Amino acid sequence: MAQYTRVSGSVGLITLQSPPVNALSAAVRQGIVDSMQRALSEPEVKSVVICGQNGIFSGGADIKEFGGQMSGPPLIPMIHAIEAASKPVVAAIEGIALGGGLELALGCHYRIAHSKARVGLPEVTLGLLPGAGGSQRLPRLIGVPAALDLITTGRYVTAAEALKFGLVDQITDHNTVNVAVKFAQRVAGQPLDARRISTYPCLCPPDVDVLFEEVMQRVRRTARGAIAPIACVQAVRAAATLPYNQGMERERELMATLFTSGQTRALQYFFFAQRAVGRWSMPSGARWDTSKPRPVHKAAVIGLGTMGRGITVALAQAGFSVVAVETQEKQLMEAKQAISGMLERGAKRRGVAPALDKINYGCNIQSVADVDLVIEAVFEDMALKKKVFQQLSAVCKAGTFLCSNTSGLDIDQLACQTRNPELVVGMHFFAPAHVMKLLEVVYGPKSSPLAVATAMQLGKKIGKVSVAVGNCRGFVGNRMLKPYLEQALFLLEEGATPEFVDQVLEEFGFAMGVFRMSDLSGLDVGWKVRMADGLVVPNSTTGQATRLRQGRRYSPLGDLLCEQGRFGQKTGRGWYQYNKPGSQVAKPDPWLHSFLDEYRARHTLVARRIDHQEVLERCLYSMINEGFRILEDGIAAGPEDIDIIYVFGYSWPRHRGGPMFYATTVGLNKVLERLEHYHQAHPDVPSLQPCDLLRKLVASGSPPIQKWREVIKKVRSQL
Ligand SMILES: CCCCCC/C=C/CC(=O)SCCNC(=O)CCNC(=O)[C@H](O)C(C)(C)COP(=O)(O)OP(=O)(O)OC[C@H]1O[C@@H](n2cnc3c(N)ncnc32)[C@H](O)[C@@H]1OP(=O)(O)O
Repeated sequence: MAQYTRVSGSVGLITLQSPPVNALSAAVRQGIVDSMQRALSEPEVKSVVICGQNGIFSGGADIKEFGGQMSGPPLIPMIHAIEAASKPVVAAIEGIALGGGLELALGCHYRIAHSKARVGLPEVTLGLLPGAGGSQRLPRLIGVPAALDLITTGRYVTAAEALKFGLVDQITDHNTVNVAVKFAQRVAGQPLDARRISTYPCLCPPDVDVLFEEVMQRVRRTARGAIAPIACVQAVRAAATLPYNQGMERERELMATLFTSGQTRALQYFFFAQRAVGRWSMPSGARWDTSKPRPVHKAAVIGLGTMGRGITVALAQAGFSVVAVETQEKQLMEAKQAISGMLERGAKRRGVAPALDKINYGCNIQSVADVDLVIEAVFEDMALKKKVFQQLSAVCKAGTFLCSNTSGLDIDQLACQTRNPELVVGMHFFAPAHVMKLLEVVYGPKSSPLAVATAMQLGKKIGKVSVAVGNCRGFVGNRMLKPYLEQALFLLEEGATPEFVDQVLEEFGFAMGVFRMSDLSGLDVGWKVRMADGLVVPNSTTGQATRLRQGRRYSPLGDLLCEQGRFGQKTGRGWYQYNKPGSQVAKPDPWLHSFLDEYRARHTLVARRIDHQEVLERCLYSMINEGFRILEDGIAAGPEDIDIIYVFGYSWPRHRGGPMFYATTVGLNKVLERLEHYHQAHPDVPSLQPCDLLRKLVASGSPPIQKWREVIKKVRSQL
């Protein structure tokens, strides 16, 4: 709702009241409409100030209302009425003015912002455009180039930047509402014609067509199939080329298309999923709201390879004191140089001082004796990690949390090496660790809620989206990757090329197809794991047995490439060829095509035509099926955890919501039916066998994703 009061005799003060972010719900909109009518009808009132309670102007339209039946006064006429008012209306912006909140402020005649406020039009991140006149008013106020930047990226700007753009009229360090009230008194009675943004001409640079063309090309390149960024450019173009009323009509049409596209539903789900993963729970019943973290002041990183360096940078940049340890002096010095460079470049980008003095380097593990938390980031080798954990347990002060940056090894085995296994958790970072947003916090059977809560909080403090997951081979992300990679290899055996499979996956929206991604990560990584698992049979080139391992279908293609020294980008050859080792430009490789032909001939495999649908269904549905198994096993508490991991860690297209949400858009019954079909065709591939939870969900009428947890609970209680 909104509260109306009269202040300083002649100013009507409208305070938006809808905690926690004063979203513009139906009740708030009704409150604004009623309050405006009152302010305009009271003769003593000469001007109006709109503000939000608790130091927050508004977080925009109430996202929870989307998708339901809209009630209450619509936003657009409400904002038009404010702009058309005969008395000056001043927006007093504290905290945030986002989306519809900023559009409301743009309908006001003046905007005063606190210096710490942030404003923006993030609608694009929800699959929308600023559809309450924002796409038409903003370019008229701050010009086409700046408006295109803000609207297509959805980025928030500081009050200082907003002032520079001319988006706000004044900023203050004092009480914003008091300053706005005084301002409103001063401008009372002044003519308002020049303050109504909708009447402004849209000033365009001379080369505006070129500008729109360039922006459209960039947006199409980076959108990966998302349609909202494109609609945003089209809406701003309408502002630049059409009179205001026609521009508004175009904005409405584009908004209607977006609303019915399905992408906005996926992105709204994703918005709430990001917040849901913070409310973690463990099968033991431990939860985020009953488990208090312990403060961490000083941390240590053991092993300063690529991952250790990134983790050290992330910690130092967030203000933690870090002890960085490497065994050999030479490697330590190399790491120090690299870390300093990363910190300096990062600081330059953000316009701050580099946090070089936050790090103490050393070769002696004793130097971690007094830290609160250690992150081990040595090679992915269980024997080595066990040794490090034994040492850490002996050296560290009582109560130190011991965390392993492993991408899939058994946390429990590491915990068993220590005196206090309850203080051990996994912290699975993604490379580059100072850039990638995702962190899997892995709890073993002995990990305490305190350790999980502390790791989750540390993740948040260093800017990560942290997801708590259970302990199993590959955790959530890499466990689901396995069937996906496996299907891609089988498709090559059956007649596809790496280029075709990658093209289909990239058209779906992945930043990189599975083969380009493997070339980037290094083919030798998986090879070593398969060798350790006893799956690799060296030089096994012929015979049906080479395509069956441990009773199931196996493709040795990746192993054969590694035997040729083709490790991907780093060796200049992998599934593709590269101009030189380290180059990132992948080119189809005729050698690889002949190699595949020879391989098929040797194994009497007849290449067949494989279409887009089969690539997508086999790669994605097998991965989704594994996601259902993960839910069934209680490794992830809910589908949101899986979806967040896949979008932030594995470049799953955000506008498709994540693999589990995507399954709902395909239809769970269709996913089940196609898995059954493929499993019948490939009975020696267990990952294609539909899992029980998927069957149960379909049997219970495919409930919406928000209701899955109830079904999961029932399935798990029957186990
Ligand atoms: C046909 C014409 C129709 C016209 C339609 C006009 C359309 C207008 C478009 C919009 O305005 S879309 C909304 C634009 N706004 C946003 O995208 C803002 C999203 N929110 C945020 O970025 C952040 O939440 C925040 C506001 C910066 C606050 O961040 P903070 O880290 O402090 O807290 P959170 O944990 O993120 O949020 C707290 C709590 O509030 C819920 N919430 C936040 N924003 C909204 C919102 N706009 N609507 C509903 N609920 C919102 C959030 O979900 C959290 O609650 P939860 O219970 O923990 O999930």
